Amino acid sequence: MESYILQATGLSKQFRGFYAVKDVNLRVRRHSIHALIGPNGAGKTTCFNLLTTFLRPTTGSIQFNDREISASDPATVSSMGLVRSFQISAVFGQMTVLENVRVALQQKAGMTWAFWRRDRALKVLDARALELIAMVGLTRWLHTPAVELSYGRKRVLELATTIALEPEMILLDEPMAGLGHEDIAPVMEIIRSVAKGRTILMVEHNMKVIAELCDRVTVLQSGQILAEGSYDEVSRDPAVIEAYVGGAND
Ligand SMILES: Nc1ncnc2c1ncn2[C@@H]1O[C@H](COP(=O)(O)OP(=O)(O)OP(=O)(O)O)[C@@H](O)[C@H]1O
Repeated sequence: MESYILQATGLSKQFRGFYAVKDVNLRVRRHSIHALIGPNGAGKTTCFNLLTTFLRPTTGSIQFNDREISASDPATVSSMGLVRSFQISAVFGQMTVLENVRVALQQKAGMTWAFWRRDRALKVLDARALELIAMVGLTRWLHTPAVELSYGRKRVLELATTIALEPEMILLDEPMAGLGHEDIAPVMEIIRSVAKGRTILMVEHNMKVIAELCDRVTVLQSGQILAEGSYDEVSRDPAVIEAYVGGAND
């Protein structure tokens, strides 16, 4: 098995003559937690959109499990096991926590709603749903409509619906954004348990979270890779410090 699950080579994206991402070579090791960081406007979101094929690259290739995906549509990529969380809300407000996870499991199984409404089918599904809900710590809110959950709990519910799709690799877009201070440590624990046997690539601004969670960090600046290494290595790199200080960022 190839040790890199995702490899982008010579990846560029041009918007009307301007390079948002330029000649990026990114390799993500299987079963690692990898962070993509950089000051505002560095190209992180564009990079994410390219990797999940929400955007087509101007040039370059993207291989997921050794298969070229840059010309595939996002639904195909997701069915191949590369799934993105936290960008498009996958949570239905009027449905309860349990119902939301059930629907995600049903989507994965590709079964019709009529099938799943049969009691026996639902019971099988519920066992897995309860497991996933426990994993993200939402068992107490099983029958609570998602709309009534706190922001932090909505986000972990979204994570549960993402894991229901059994992805091999998850792209997390700023998992800590908007969370209260008290939610950070529990969400970090959840990400750590979700990462077991999976690969995670995340864009995140909270450096403490990156330092604690991530095995490897890639720093982008002006659409290009400025540095890559462990958190300790990149955080000591003068070019990285200059990029952040120069941009008066964080
Ligand atoms: N659709 C677009 N059309 C034109 N320019 C774009 C488009 N999307 C992004 N850009 C530009 O590309 C650059 C990189 O943007 P991007 O959103 O990828 O950066 P980022 O690192 O995610 O920034 P932030 O941390 O602020 O979210 C920015 O200068 C942005 O203005």
